[in-house]
Amino acid sequence: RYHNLPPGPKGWPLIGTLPKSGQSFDEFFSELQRQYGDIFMLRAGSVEMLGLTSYALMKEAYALPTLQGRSQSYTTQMFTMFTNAGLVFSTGKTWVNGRRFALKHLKDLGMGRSSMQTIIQEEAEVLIQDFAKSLGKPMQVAYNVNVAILNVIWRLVADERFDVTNEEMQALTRRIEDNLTLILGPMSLLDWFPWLNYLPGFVKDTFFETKLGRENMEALTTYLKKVIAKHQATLDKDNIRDYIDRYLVEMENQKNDPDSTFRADLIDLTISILDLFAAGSETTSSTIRWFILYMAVYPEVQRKVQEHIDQVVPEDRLPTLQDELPYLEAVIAEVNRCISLAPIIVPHVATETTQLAGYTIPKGTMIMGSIKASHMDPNLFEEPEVFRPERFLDSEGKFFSREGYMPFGIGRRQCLGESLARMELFVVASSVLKTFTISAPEGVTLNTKHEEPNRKLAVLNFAKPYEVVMNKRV
Ligand code: HEM
Repeated sequence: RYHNLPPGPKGWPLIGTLPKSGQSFDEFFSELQRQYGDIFMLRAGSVEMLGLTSYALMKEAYALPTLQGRSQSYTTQMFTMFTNAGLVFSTGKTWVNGRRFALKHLKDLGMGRSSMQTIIQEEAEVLIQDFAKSLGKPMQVAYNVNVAILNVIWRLVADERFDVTNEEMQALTRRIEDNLTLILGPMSLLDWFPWLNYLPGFVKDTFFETKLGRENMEALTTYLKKVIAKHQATLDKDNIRDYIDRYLVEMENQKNDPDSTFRADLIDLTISILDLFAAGSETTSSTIRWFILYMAVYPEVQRKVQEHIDQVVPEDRLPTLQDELPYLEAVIAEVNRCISLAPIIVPHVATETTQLAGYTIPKGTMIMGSIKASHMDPNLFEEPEVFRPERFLDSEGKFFSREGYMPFGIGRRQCLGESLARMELFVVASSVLKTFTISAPEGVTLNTKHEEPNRKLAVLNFAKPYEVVMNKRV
């Protein structure tokens, strides 16, 4: 129906063009980029998909108001319990209102502000004490990191924190990781071939792992509903404690508005706080795990960060955001670039037919921008395969963010928690390196590449499991 579509493979009848088995979307996209350039269109099953692999094109595309929808596909909507609610996977008015509310109230509660520092420092200290229990011994940097990071956002959202060894919380964060892995497995066939959704439930449960996904969602939402019920029972409008309280008050204020997206059945609140729980913990925790691995693999970089910390931070306290540590900032940015934690931006959808770079993008097209392609673009990052933090420093040694650096996405749906994540990464990374020297266990050579033969693909580039030794610095 359209004449001016971007170039791309014709694909097989019915099947279209799909990634090869075991191939991640960013690998698939770099293959297509080599054939068709930085903008291409393909059909995966019955889904029309636009691939973008250059920073300039992503900058243009993600600024357009008509490219901000989210998919109604099985895997996307599973995360909303098929309600289009919440922050990450919602579309239209629900997303606009939810995002505005979340940005305003998380900021009022301290996100991105210096008051947040105390909370992050407290959690960093607890984590350090936990690491110290395994001093000098090989240890896996495990789900204690997830709980410490979860605590930061959870104190804003629900005014509570957990012990880093809390097994219930560790298990819940693992369920999120599981679902982010499940959706690139057989379950993704339900997205590409929507007619499969009409199969009986037990068939889907068996062949497409929908049961596991549902059980994970049920466990997470059951926990969150209990938290919300506790808030409802103790709500005091003169003493508002957290994000949940603020949402309940807003819901009450809008109760007579038939267009309100603050739904009385509490599903929007449940999914919104699940989104903050998941997006606010899994991402930053994984990045910290990667950071620790990189420091073990690049001891000379680690030493240089520690020298800077020693010059700037007094011996008797942990680093704060006020301490100027540009080399550390450069190391964190370079880790973010090399890992591309979210290799592909969470898929957007064209809500209207849109013109982009001289091409027509039909309504309903899924928009898939590759953060990894930008981070690995040799025109933007010389020798992109090389881990070189100095590329983020100017001639005076000051940190600067380079064109093409986009770990948090770009445009209107850019990560809502970026300011919080950056604070967390700085405080936790600097506190860990001030306290410990990290190394590979004796006789082990660590590397930063994924080499497990049966590696499962996930939407986020999780760090592979590894062991390091932490020794107290004297
Ligand atoms: C290193 C840490 C993090 C990384 C790399 C990261 C990355 C991203 C990316 C790539 C997106 C998709 C943007 C898009 O769809 O256009 C996103 C969205 C989002 N992030 Fe993060 N994120 C991180 C931490 C956080 C934290 C700490 C929070 C908690 C407040 C958070 C909350 C969100 C939310 C709610 C969205 C959905 C925004 C929307 O759809 O409007 N993220 N993030």
